[in-house]
Amino acid sequence: MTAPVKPIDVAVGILMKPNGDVLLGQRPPGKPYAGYWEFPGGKVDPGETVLEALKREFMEELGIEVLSADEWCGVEHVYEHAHVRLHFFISRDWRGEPQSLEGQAFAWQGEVGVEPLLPATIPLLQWISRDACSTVDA
Ligand SMILES: Nc1nc2c([nH]c(=O)n2[C@@H]2O[C@H](COP(=O)(O)OP(=O)(O)OP(=O)(O)O)[C@@H](O)[C@H]2O)c(=O)[nH]1
Repeated sequence: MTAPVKPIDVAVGILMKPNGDVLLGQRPPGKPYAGYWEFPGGKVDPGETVLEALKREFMEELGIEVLSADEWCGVEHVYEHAHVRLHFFISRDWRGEPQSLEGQAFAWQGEVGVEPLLPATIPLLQWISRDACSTVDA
């Protein structure tokens, strides 16, 4: 009998400008799904809260200080390389301009799409435009 695999917690941030544009980053070479677009973030380290992980990842990857963020949707996804539990936050309140500190490309995204997106991230763009954590009509 195999024990169920515990999902890996991942903190993911959606920086949102007043006009609704959101920041996407491209996964660098050497990582699973290199070249795919995602919202910035990363795995929660032991002893860290999800919000602490979010702030650390934004500082490490983009040099941005997240001043406040609201926990939003949660998504679980089983990849061939990992079972992840994504904790999405929306932040409209940060200090600094994004810099490519880990060599990754990034883009502010409105209606025009960058591709490909990570599979678990695809529904999020639609959820953002509907401001709801689901695409199922009530
Ligand atoms: N950051 C981020 N990760 C996502 C998104 N969607 C999604 O499925 N993931 C998955 O969540 C996991 C995040 O891990 P990561 O490799 O980016 O984390 P990390 O920066 O801590 O990596 P490291 O192991 O190199 O330190 C990956 O399995 C990735 O495929 C997303 O929109 N943003």
